[in-house]
Amino acid sequence: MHLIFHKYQGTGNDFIMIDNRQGEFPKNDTKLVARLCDRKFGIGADGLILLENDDSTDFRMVYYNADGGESTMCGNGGRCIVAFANFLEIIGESTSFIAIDGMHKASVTDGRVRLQMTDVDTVTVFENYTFLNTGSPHHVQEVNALDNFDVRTQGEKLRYGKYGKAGSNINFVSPVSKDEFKVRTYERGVEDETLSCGTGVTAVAIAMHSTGKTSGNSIKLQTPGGVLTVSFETEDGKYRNVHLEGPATRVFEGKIDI
Ligand SMILES: N[C@@H](CCC[C@H](N)C(=O)O)C(=O)O
Repeated sequence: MHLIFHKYQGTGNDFIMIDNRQGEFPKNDTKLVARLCDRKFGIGADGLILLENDDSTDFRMVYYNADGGESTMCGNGGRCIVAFANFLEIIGESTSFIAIDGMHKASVTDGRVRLQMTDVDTVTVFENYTFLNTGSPHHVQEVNALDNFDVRTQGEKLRYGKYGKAGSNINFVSPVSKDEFKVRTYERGVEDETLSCGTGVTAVAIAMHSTGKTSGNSIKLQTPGGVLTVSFETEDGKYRNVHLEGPATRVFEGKIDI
């Protein structure tokens, strides 16, 4: 038996994309998802995404981390599935779709996708880090010399040490200028640094605003895989109309024996 897949990447956060409108993918087979995402024994990816039918929106997004477990929202994956739906001609330039954290609106033009993220009501500020949920949980911590920082070791320590079994994604950040920050992320479920994390940079932009490190409401985030922009409006300390914008690229398609 074989499986047809498409490979997408958004600022280097890469995904196996499967058109599951016929419902044929074995959704509970976590070992299969992990094998498909394995970079030596499978296709290789940070996550796997199913595009499914939905009654009230254009499609449904189902997201799995590279470890095979279904997880919470993926911002770069959300941008990539919009590009995929456009490629499949399910949508034109604008769409609304459903994901685990609710309905998302998005638009796609010239290979760039602008995705509306969930509203953020709560930002918890601690002495040297901030915690918030942008569809997925994120720890945001400023560090010096980010380029030489050991993201994997320090990220793993915090992910397991501070957040228990459920875990969290861990973002390390350094300012570049007033409205621009460098970010490196340790991703839960990949259990390593990825080249970019969409819900992560969204969390960083909001955390930097919330702690007064920026007063802008359109923030540029440099990740090892490319630049993303996060914009938002504020209302009594709550974040509304949060948008994540950047490139989403189809890399190749293929067929794999399963
Ligand atoms: N790559 C993602 C985040 C995916 C979910 C994360 N690994 C988790 O389990 O919380 C993104 O672009 O947001």
